[in-house]
Amino acid sequence: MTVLKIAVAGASGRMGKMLIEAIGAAEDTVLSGALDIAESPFVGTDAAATLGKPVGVLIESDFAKALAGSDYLIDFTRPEGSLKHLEYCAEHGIKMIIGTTGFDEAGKAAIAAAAKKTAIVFAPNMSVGVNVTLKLLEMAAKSFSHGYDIEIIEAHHRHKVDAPSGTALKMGEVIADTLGRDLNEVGVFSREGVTGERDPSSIGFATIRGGDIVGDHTVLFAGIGERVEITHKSSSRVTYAHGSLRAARFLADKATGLYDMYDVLGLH
Ligand SMILES: NC(=O)C1=CN([C@@H]2O[C@H](COP(=O)(O)OP(=O)(O)OC[C@H]3O[C@@H](n4cnc5c(N)ncnc54)[C@H](OP(=O)(O)O)[C@@H]3O)[C@@H](O)[C@H]2O)C=CC1
Ligand SMILES: O=C(O)C1=N[C@H](C(=O)O)C[C@H](O)C1
Repeated sequence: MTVLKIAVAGASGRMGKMLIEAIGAAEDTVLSGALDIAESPFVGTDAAATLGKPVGVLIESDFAKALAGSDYLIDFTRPEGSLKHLEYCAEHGIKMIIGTTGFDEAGKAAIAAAAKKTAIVFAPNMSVGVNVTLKLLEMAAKSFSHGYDIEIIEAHHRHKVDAPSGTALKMGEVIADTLGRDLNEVGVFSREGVTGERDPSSIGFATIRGGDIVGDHTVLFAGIGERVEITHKSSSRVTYAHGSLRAARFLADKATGLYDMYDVLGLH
């Protein structure tokens, strides 16, 4: 059995800790490095100390130290951090699984360019359930293309810094693409005051932030006399971690290229 040597960026973050636990629990993966920003109080500590089972891998802020001996970097941090990691990984042939959300167009273009030098899975949601939900939305959008208003509602924990969520935006893109619309033109991201009547071609977004909500997404197709809601709810971040490990296994025989979770899960 080949054992995948995986480093984790944002090692002390919510997803970082979950990933370190999942890597330790899987038979075919080993934690080979842990990275965090220099300001982090966890730099220099064991990557799994907060899980109560030290693994002998220290959290480093120096890329070369953190990534020496790693074939993969799983990155759930912030766009500015992921882009720095990306540059290093592309240069050193380290494959990346990028779960960070909130990239602008330039950031997404940088990821696509780096994928010419190394293999990358980039997706706003690594869970099987959300990616199957995206397929359901393609089907639903075809059937509700006329006479149904489309609204996307997402809820996350109080610490989330970007809105709408990457998953909600992806849902909007999938629906807009299916309907031949451009999300940049039809997306409505806030409403306040006298808004006028709803444009029937619009796709609306609503954001809720509170407590410890892991991640809920609902797409509402509201017609006359009926409405349909397609909902996905995450009850644990473990689903994102397991999806990330599936992504690493998928990249094992790829040298370059940009992939998403549809590729990993065979959903295209
Ligand atoms: N694709 C998916 O399936 C999922 C994606 N996400 C996305 O992953 C990202 C992280 O989420 P979460 O783990 O909850 O966030 P956290 O804030 O808990 O963790 C982020 C980690 O990244 C570190 N960090 C912050 N800024 C930088 C930087 N500039 N460079 C490098 N590292 C940095 C943080 O360090 P410090 O704490 O010291 O600031 C922390 O260790 C978000 O974009 C979120 O939307 C989340 C879940 C699932
Ligand atoms: O920040 C989070 O927590 C999550 N972020 C991702 C997103 O923005 O879609 C995925 C998931 O919803 C959890």
